[in-house]
Amino acid sequence: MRVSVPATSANLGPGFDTLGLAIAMKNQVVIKPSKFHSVSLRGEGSNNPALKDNNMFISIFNDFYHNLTHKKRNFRFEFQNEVPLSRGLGSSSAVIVSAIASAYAIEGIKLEKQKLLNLALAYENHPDNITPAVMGGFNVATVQDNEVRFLNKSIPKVLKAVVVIPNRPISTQLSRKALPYKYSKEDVIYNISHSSLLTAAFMSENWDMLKCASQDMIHQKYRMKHMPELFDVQKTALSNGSLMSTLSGSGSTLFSVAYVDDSRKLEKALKQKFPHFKVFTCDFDNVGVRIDL
Ligand SMILES: Nc1ncnc2c1ncn2[C@@H]1O[C@H](COP(=O)(O)OP(=O)(O)O)[C@@H](O)[C@H]1O
Ligand SMILES: N[C@@H](CCOP(=O)(O)O)C(=O)O
Repeated sequence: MRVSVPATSANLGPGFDTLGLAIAMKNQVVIKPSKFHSVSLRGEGSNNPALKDNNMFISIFNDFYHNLTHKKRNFRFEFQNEVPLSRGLGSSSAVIVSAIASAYAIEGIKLEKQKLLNLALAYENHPDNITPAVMGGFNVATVQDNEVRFLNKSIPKVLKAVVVIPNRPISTQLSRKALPYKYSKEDVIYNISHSSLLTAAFMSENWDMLKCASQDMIHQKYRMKHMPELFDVQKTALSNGSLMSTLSGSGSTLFSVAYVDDSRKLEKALKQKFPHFKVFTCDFDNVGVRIDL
């Protein structure tokens, strides 16, 4: 059985803990029944011994598998990861979503996407990464009565994602601690209005509104000051054809959206100016988590 799940970019500027979309970079795992437990790891994280010995995917998978079947069985897990760890591209939600989906699928137990979202919430209590990881596309999501409520829209092929991935990770947990405890009424109103406008822009495919609508007052500046080069990345992107350029999740990646025709020029400008960072262009993902039995 093969399960794949896309990377995600959360917040999209003003939509803190609310907006997110899926990018066509994926983590994939092949799981086979086996006499002994074994793990192989390729791609992102493969040089991290902790991911072999104490792997979050395997512990979530085992918990669900045991609760569902009351059986103890050994498996071989073959991971092929494209999502870098702690770079704001939703590596932890990719793991949570794919581990839960795998535990159900390997026993042939049907799991609706809505239930998968609600189960994932126990591990990541903001829905802006788990929703696009499950559904693909652009998503606006909230949590009410312990359930994820969301609306979702495919992102058309005329747009590309251009990402700048710094060589330094930022842990989501620590990055959340860097935020103020209280905000002024002006900042809150600013973010509500921009986040609403950004949602309307994605839903109505009004791409020229993205630059204005993606402005934020409540998290980016506090987080980016710990890696000040990110302000320069953002400025460079916006002056080289980017339609919007925002801190991806809690960072450290800077995420931009561009028309296909502008994306090459944008990627080139970013590569030239930030040669020590990884820069690349990719499609959006409109499918979300995928299971091939
Ligand atoms: N491929 C993976 N396999 C196992 N655990 C992973 C993997 N990717 C991420 N993790 C776990 O998630 C943590 C990173 O979570 P977080 O700081 O929220 O980063 P991100 O912004 O990428 O979601 C890692 O320290 C690790 O525990
Ligand atoms: N809304 C969250 C999103 C965290 O995303 P991640 O990809 O950095 O885990 C936040 O901004 O903290």
